[in-house]
Amino acid sequence: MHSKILILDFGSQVTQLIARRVRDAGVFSEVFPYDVSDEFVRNYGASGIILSGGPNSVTDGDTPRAPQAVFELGVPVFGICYGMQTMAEQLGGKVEMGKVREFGYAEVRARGHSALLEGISDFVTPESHAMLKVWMSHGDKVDHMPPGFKLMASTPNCPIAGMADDERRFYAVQFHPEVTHTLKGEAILSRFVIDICGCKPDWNMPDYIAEAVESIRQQVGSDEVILGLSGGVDSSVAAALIHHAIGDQLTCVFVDHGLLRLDEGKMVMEMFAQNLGVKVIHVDATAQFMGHLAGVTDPEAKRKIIGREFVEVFQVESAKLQNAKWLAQGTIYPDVIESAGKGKNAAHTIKSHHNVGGLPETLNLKLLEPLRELFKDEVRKLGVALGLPHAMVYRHPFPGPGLGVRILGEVKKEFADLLRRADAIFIEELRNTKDDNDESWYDKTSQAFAVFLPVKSVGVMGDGRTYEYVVALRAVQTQDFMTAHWAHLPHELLGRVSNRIINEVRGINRVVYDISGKPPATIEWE
Ligand SMILES: Nc1ncnc2c1ncn2[C@@H]1O[C@H](COP(=O)(O)OP(=O)(O)OP(=O)(O)O)[C@@H](O)[C@H]1O
Ligand SMILES: O=c1[nH]c(=O)c2[nH+]cn([C@@H]3O[C@H](COP(=O)(O)O)[C@@H](O)[C@H]3O)c2[nH]1
Ligand SMILES: NC(=O)CC[C@H](N)C(=O)O
Ligand SMILES: [Mg+2]
Repeated sequence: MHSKILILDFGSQVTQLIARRVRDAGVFSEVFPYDVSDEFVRNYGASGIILSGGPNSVTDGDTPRAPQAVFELGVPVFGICYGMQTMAEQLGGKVEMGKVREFGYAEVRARGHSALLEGISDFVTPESHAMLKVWMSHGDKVDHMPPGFKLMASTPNCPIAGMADDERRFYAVQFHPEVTHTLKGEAILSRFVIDICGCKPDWNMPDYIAEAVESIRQQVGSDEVILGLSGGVDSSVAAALIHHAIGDQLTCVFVDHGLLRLDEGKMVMEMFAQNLGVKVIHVDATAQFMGHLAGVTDPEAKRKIIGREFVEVFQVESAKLQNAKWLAQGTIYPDVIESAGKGKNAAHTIKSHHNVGGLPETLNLKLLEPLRELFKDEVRKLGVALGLPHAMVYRHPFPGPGLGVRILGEVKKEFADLLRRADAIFIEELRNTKDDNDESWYDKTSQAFAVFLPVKSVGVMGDGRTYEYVVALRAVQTQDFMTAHWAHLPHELLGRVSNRIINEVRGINRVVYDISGKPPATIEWE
């Protein structure tokens, strides 16, 4: 058993980052909603508990509180922002509604000595005060500490910016150690989980593989498993892991809907069937998908059709197997957190359209989701540890509906063929730019692709008039795909891509670059 940290979520935008930082310290941690039961808290087996920030005010009557068991269990507790405020309130202190809101950078004086902040500082003032550079985002503040606590940190605006009860091992700060703007944030969280909670830093990939393999074998027994393989990161890593565990009991279904990237089918079959010896059924469903999409222009209608046809293919293929009892999916931890309720957002809703999650009961398969606990970058590390090539594991994500949402309006084979070639040129040129650190613009962007615009414009090529289609290039940088910046690609690079597309892809005579952020735009155009 790993030691683990329980994070209770009060609805902060950055709760996931707490789990990230704790795992960076080598300790397993999971996020649960703040309103889990006392019994859950007692039985979870946490070595320590962290209470996150949140949008509410504890000064309002009916606002979230931590289960009382949190403070009765005898394990260390760390309250962050709202977590500090509710801790103060629940243990007999007092919180008041702030007159000034404090957002962004602040310098905090570390006062007295507490096991949490001892020896951690960014600079020391001429008066020998140890100072921390932190990020704040709050309106309320703790006015009176509960009995047993001493002052651990303060700012001019917020005299009680940190409090500690070393005896009970309760700590709380008003600032956010989980964001990178708090320079010593990682050191503070690591101090809490390793030194104060006494966790061993034992969360690492080789151990994880051994455990995951064992648990997949136990779950599945001698049943067969089918998995929708897209060639994307998550399903590829899930396939490699499950294959590692149960070999030939796994059958992957790779659906070619005619809306894949150039040579994708070939690449997936070579990688999985030939190199890794995984059973992969390659279903060429181009005619089926294209047939149903003909004449349809509405983006939502297109997504629904594609989702429905995916299920249709899975249904047909699973019925052909002898003993298929499980459907494996590459669900990862952010998917789980997002669908847990509060964090609902557009990205999630959009994703759920094509996801195999909405399978009909008649399919009668149980779900196998071995990546449920992992963040994307952990999934990537796992992929590398399982022997998948770096280039596959570090690919940009590709949406299930594929080029279907990158061809605006009606999807036609002719458009998909043009777009595939333009997209391949863009990606090739991005990969060809290596800087001094051997990083290309492909590595420096989170997602990049071409979009087909079904409008024609006039051009002149070789002294002749052209009247052809437009391609838009999109490249974004993002951590979580919920918000994104457009990438400031060098002009020469954009120029090269534009020239090549117009010269090499007959049918395209104009290339534009998308400079919209998300929000207000989304990453995909449909
Ligand atoms: N062409 C396809 N054939 C079979 N299954 C697919 C296909 N496209 C998508 N899927 C299924 O839908 C799931 C969700 O797709 P999603 O794009 O979110 O993940 P991914 O493709 O595994 O990884 P990535 O985020 O890197 O693209 C996949 O894990 C896969 O099971
Ligand atoms: O598997 C998927 N099925 C979908 O239906 C889907 N729609 C969008 N995306 C991907 O989600 C991220 C955010 O996209 P948007 O900004 O366009 O909502 C981006 O990474 C998109 O590529 C999808 N992925
Ligand atoms: N970021 C937070 O947790 C904010 C807590 C509380 N809503 C406040 O404004 O003080
Ligand atoms: Mg994908």
